[in-house]
Amino acid sequence: MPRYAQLVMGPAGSGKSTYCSTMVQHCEALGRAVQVVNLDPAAELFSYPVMADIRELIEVDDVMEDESLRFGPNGGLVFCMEYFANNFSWLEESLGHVEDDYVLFDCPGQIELYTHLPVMKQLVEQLQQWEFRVCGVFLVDSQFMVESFKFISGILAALSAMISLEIPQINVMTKMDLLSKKAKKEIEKYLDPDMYSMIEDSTNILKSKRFKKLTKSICGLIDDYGMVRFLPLDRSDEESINIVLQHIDFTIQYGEDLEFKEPKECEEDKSPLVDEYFQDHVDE
Ligand SMILES: Nc1nc2c(ncn2[C@@H]2O[C@H](COP(=O)(O)OP(=O)(O)OP(=O)(O)O)[C@@H](O)[C@H]2O)c(=O)[nH]1
Ligand SMILES: [Mg+2]
Repeated sequence: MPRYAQLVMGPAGSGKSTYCSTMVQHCEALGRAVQVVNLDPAAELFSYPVMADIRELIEVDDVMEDESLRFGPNGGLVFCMEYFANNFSWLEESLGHVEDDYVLFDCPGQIELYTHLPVMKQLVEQLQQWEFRVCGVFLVDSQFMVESFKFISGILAALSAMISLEIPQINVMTKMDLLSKKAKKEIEKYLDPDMYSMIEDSTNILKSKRFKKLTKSICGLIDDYGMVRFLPLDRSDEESINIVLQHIDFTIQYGEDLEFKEPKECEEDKSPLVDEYFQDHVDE
């Protein structure tokens, strides 16, 4: 049986941990079992039950306090992630093997992990060896996406994660509940962006010719890939959570090989009902 994984990535504060707890609650309501693994060695609190926590293996504070290493918070995190990459056996033991595993990995927010450091790619390869079908879920904060320049930088971050990890990726714009009605309308054009009209909007205000040319080439590159779209996520709206989940399930083909299971409520009172049914027919 294949196993399923979501690698929840994105810049610091984009809402990764909140996304994981929202998904857990949503899946619980649907009667689906979903587990979460915390992969952020600097995490302090999260509001979901964890199946495994990287801090059991290594913690950023310990690395920073180590006299011989003397790392700051970012160097400390990179050190922790490299240590993790050399100790995947810890993850293998923690994951165990449950039938129809579906695991969310809550990743750290340092963007360099997704753009040029090898650890996330190594993690993906390892998960694939353990028969996981992995979908990248890249989150960006909608608050920072309402202007075209910020949007272009967000889209480039999502694109570089997509290219370096080589897995299907769903990009999600989070915190839509915080936007005003006007801003929501405004952001619609960024969900499925037409980069060429964005070039016109954004380059008009630029004075430097070279900068204009560079912006045009970047927009052209994004458009050539044609793979960067965003799904809006409003955590207060079940329908929007469901749409995101359906897109992810579709990319990893979740549900195709699932065995039929009796719904929980029915299991308890199944036997009396079935017994009664047969009893009635025997009596006839
Ligand atoms: N209103 C609203 N707030 C959100 C949402 N998602 C996250 N937040 C808030 O944004 C802040 C950061 O959220 P986190 O889930 O911790 O973000 P993160 O990406 O895990 O952050 P790091 O792990 O530090 O990189 C918290 O104060 C959350 O309450 C959302 O959908 N709506
Ligand atoms: Mg977090």
